[in-house]
Amino acid sequence: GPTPRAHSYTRYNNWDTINSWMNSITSSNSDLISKMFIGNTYEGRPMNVLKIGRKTGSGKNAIFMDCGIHAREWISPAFCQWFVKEAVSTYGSDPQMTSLLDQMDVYVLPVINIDGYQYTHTSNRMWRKTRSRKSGTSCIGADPNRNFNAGWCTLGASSNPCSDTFCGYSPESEIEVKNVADFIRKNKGIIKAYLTIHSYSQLLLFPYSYTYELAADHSELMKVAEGASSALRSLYGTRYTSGPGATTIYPAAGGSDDWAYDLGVKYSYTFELRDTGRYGFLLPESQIQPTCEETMLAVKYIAAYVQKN
Ligand SMILES: O=C(O)[C@H](Cc1ccccc1)CC(O)(O)C[N+](=O)[O-]
Ligand SMILES: [Zn+2]
Repeated sequence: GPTPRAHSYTRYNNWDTINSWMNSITSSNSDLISKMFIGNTYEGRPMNVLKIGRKTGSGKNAIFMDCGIHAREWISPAFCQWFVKEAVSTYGSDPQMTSLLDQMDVYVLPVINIDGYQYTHTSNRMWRKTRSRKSGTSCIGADPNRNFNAGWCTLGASSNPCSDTFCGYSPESEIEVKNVADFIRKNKGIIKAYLTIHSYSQLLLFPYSYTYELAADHSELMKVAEGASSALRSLYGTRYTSGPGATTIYPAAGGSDDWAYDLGVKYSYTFELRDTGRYGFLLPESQIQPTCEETMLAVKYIAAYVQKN
């Protein structure tokens, strides 16, 4: 059969390539990376979290970052792969990355919605949801970013299984969402920050999206978001807008960031990467490197702040 496609950090890799990359980068960096299985997707693909950090044996605090919750947002998994590469290749030479990985762990889930992501590679490039099936409807999937137990299905979501923002039949009805929520619940004592990577619009969002009420930590979350956005902008001048989801993009319940925040993970952010609509979800591969380089600056800014506070 065809040889699996070679992995590239500046191309959009399909799932088989990402999965084999996860195995190879873990085995070739066993001092810094370990792989943690958190469950299978609806169609039976393995969800693995990469735990990145110096192995000290003692419990370290952690940052959790996920990518690829929405299938068509291809720049998102590309960034998670870029982050892992940057972490292992600059540990020992970049003082901030070295300090971060000595003191904390970063849990990276490169693709949450693997079934949907693969479907965008094989069938429908604009697919968003999971690929779960339910009797009683021929429509497939639910919006995983409406399926978390945070104001579930109260606003900015649909209870119609055929809608792209279908909230699911109950909170965490999507196995991919349940697997992530279970992992974060199990580790909530050490997880100090939750970053979820989407595209597009160039936004740095934080709770809440399920209500117009300001979060208790609004001013601190805003301060950190603005610092991260200006760090990002320093590289190529890319402009991001920071703010609570409800007023900065639109009100929407069931989002992963709101759920993590209400669980007690204070530094909870949703990144909406490039661009602002010229290419949208179809961001050209030529923009993968600059997008990932500028986003690294924002993520490192937040990580450094979390490390100190
Ligand atoms: O609708 C979404 O889930 C995000 C916005 C968002 C972000 C956090 C919590 C609730 C909603 C926007 C996007 O990433 O899906 C881009 N889009 O509108 O397709
Ligand atoms: Zn999204």
